Amino acid sequence: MSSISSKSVFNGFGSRFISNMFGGGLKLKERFVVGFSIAAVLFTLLLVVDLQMDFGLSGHHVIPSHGRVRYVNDVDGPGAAYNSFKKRFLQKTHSASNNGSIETTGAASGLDKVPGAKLNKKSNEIKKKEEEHDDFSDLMDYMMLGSAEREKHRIEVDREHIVIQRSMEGDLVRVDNPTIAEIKKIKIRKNATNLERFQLQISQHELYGKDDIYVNKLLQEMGTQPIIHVVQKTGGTQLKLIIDYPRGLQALFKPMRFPREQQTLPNHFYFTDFERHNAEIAAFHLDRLLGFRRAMPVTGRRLNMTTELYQKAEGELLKTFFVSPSDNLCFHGKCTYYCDTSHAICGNPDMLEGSFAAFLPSKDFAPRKVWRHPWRRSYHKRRKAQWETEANYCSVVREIPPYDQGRRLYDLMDMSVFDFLTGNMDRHHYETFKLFGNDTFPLHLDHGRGFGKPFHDELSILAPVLQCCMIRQSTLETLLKFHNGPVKLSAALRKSLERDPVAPILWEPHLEALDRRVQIILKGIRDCVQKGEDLGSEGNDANEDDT
Ligand SMILES: Nc1ncnc2c1ncn2[C@@H]1O[C@H](COP(=O)(O)OP(=O)(O)OP(=O)(O)O)[C@@H](O)[C@H]1O
Ligand SMILES: [Mn+2]
Repeated sequence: MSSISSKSVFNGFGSRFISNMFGGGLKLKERFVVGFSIAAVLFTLLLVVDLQMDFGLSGHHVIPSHGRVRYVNDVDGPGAAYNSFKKRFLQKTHSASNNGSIETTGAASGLDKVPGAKLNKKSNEIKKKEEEHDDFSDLMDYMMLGSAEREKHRIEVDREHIVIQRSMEGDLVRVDNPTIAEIKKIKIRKNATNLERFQLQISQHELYGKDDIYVNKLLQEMGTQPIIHVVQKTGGTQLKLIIDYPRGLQALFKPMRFPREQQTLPNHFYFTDFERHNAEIAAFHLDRLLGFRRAMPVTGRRLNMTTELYQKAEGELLKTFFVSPSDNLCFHGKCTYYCDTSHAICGNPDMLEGSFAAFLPSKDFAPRKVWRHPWRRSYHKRRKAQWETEANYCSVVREIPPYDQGRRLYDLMDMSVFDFLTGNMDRHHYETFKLFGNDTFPLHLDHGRGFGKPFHDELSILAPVLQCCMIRQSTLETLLKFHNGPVKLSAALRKSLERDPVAPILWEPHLEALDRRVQIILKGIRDCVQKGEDLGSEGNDANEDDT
């Protein structure tokens, strides 16, 4: 508000001043020059005022608005490595911007692709080579240590908490892992559908088991079964449809809006970014590959706009269908963002692609609890969240239930790893099933805003991991496995996605980004374990190349 009023004061002042000048009998050319100079001065003034409005005031410090400038508090708390890692990392990669993120401009790993960075090219090449040889054997050695040795190391580096956790919370080795069916004492009917069976076998510690047999069946059914009814899902910011198939099978549909190569618009915040149906598909596959198994199965499918949507819709949704100037059938539905004629979803010419996520058990049957994510972003374009300004934020979170015990804080670390890999900055809330209590996994839902910026690694998504300096040993092992090969994460995901009906799912740079980001996470963990002393690349004989 105040920026608007100060602008109008300046404008009023300026116009009066200009009209006085013009009344003074100057020649046309002089008038022009004077007018132009005044305009330039005013413009500069406005910029200064606007810039000041961009900074909020907190205590005696000026807080930068959107991480464009340095953090106020860029010293880490005793157990954290976030700020130090960010600084060290940005120093190393010459291609960095100064906002806690890493920008790459090429389609390859990007380190040597900065325009005009010829001088750096050679050193970058050397660095790149070094990095290729870094197998993180220091981390693997660390994991060989017994509890007593780990404890000794922890005291040596003066960490309050253990970084790599392999106890119950860490490794997910569960004796007791009841399913929904067991807790609710439901016997599965002989003629139960695959979705019912899937929903009933959801257990306290995972959505589906390692040896699950229903996921692929569900993917296949959602991709091929006839669609009998379509309604819009209410709530949420963007358009989603509930798809009904025969025998109670249901899916949550998100339509394709853009071609695979389209990147997040540079001036869009994470909270105004469009959702991408292919990100939902890819995120499910990635979650499964990483062994989390906390995301519902998602498949791609092409629909016939007329026979599979228009003819199956009714009511409010039906009213939003129209024929575009190029004779395609379109609709826009009703929602808070992007549900109007200019953001309509159109057939091409009559086919529409989308993602289909298997439906969660109904809320009546298996109620869910919605949690605010402790590291949620400020959904305000000029405000910062607490975790961005407080060096000791993690020690605050560690005290608060349910993060003070059990698996939950480790789950948030996994989520941070998962979101950093996909580039998803939109994790404001998460959900758990109430009937499992607090010691249960958080669902990985809503990944439509992942995979938007393949040439940019957003370090702030890793803040939970780097501020807490903690990770499950099993997660670390998985990352190391993909890093050291023989099958890189990009290759594993590429292969997994090939089976989807609308493959290829991801633009190649998104896949390449995954391998780059795995390495960044590993470096962050190394910083946590070694407290910034970087023994890994120099003091360690990490040169046996087994990739
Ligand atoms: N597979 C699913 N089955 C049933 N319900 C789901 C499923 N996935 C998500 N939901 C529910 O739908 C809600 C909205 O989904 P989602 O978050 O993907 O949409 P959104 O438009 O991005 O919402 P928001 O804008 O609030 O983030 C979720 O909070 C969740 O409760
Ligand atoms: Mn969302």
